[in-house]
Amino acid sequence: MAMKRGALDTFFKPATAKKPKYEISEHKTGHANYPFSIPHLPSEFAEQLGFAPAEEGKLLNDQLDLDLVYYEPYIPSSIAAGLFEFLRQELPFYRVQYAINRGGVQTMINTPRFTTVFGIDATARFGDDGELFDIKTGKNVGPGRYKCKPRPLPQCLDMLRNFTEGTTNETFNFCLVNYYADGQDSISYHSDDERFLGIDPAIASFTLGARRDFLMKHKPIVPGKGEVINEPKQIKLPLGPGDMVLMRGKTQANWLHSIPKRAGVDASKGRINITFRKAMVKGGTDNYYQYNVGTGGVHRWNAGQKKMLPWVSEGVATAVTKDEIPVVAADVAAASGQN
Ligand SMILES: O=C(O)CCC(=O)C(=O)O
Ligand SMILES: [Fe+2]
Repeated sequence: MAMKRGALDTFFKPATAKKPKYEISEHKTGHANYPFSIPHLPSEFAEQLGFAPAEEGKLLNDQLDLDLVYYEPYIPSSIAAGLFEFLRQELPFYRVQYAINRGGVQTMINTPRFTTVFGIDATARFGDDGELFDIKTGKNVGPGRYKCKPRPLPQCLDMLRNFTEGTTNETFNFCLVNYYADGQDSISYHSDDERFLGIDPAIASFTLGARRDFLMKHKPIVPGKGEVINEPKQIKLPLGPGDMVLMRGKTQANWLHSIPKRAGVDASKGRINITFRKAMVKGGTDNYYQYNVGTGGVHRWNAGQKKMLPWVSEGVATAVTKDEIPVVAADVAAASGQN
């Protein structure tokens, strides 16, 4: 049987990089503390976000201390794949390392995923030119207030923050982004119950890209004398592209959550997680930048090689030959941790 010529052409066509699923905006957000400027949200995505949430949120509050709203999905499916590609391509990412003291022994922890962060705690705000002002005095915040270099949310994430605030009736001043390159990237069981978030914080958590299981379990319960406790059950939410989980009320104080590693290393199946949070005090800002930007180099998605690569600014790149690209410290450190 004869095959149509068109079909054969398609069959033998060499694999070329797929056309991106978005139209890049000519407008960008710049800031002195960004390694490179970040394009505004493509107008098509902004329009479609007007239809969010795509599905009504379901209440998950039938277990002890649990208070979740699960949007499956929140982001319209028409733009979920494009928004994933856009953010992976346009945001700066980091592979943070930090030292911990484990029983008197200094150990290096390699964060097992890419991270990035934008925002400032409630004691300060960014001015129109990116400078920082104290909320109370209205005065320019001098150097030395923060150990880190805070930077505002780029317009593209600020748009999503605005829609999320409207839906949830909460306000947020921080945006943390995780990129799980494959099944080996993870986040171990923890709760986001830092004091700098205040009591019973609300956290909105988005998934884009690959589906990954989000596990939750109650913190250990110490029963009182003669008390019988109905052990809360573990929860598994198979978070897919566009989904959003709002964690609120007593959830952080009493439950742990994680994205476990999973078998099958598929480098083409990256996942982005975006969380919006509200840090009340200065310590929150230093903490978030320390653990999500750190002191190492920037990484950026390379569409040709389909992976995150160490990024060097163009000014520096001319002086650095290909063979001299700095070694990522993560490759050198002996110990590897979960966080
Ligand atoms: O990737 C996720 O869904 C969870 C991320 C998370 O728990 C965190 O960043 O604190
Ligand atoms: Fe978390």
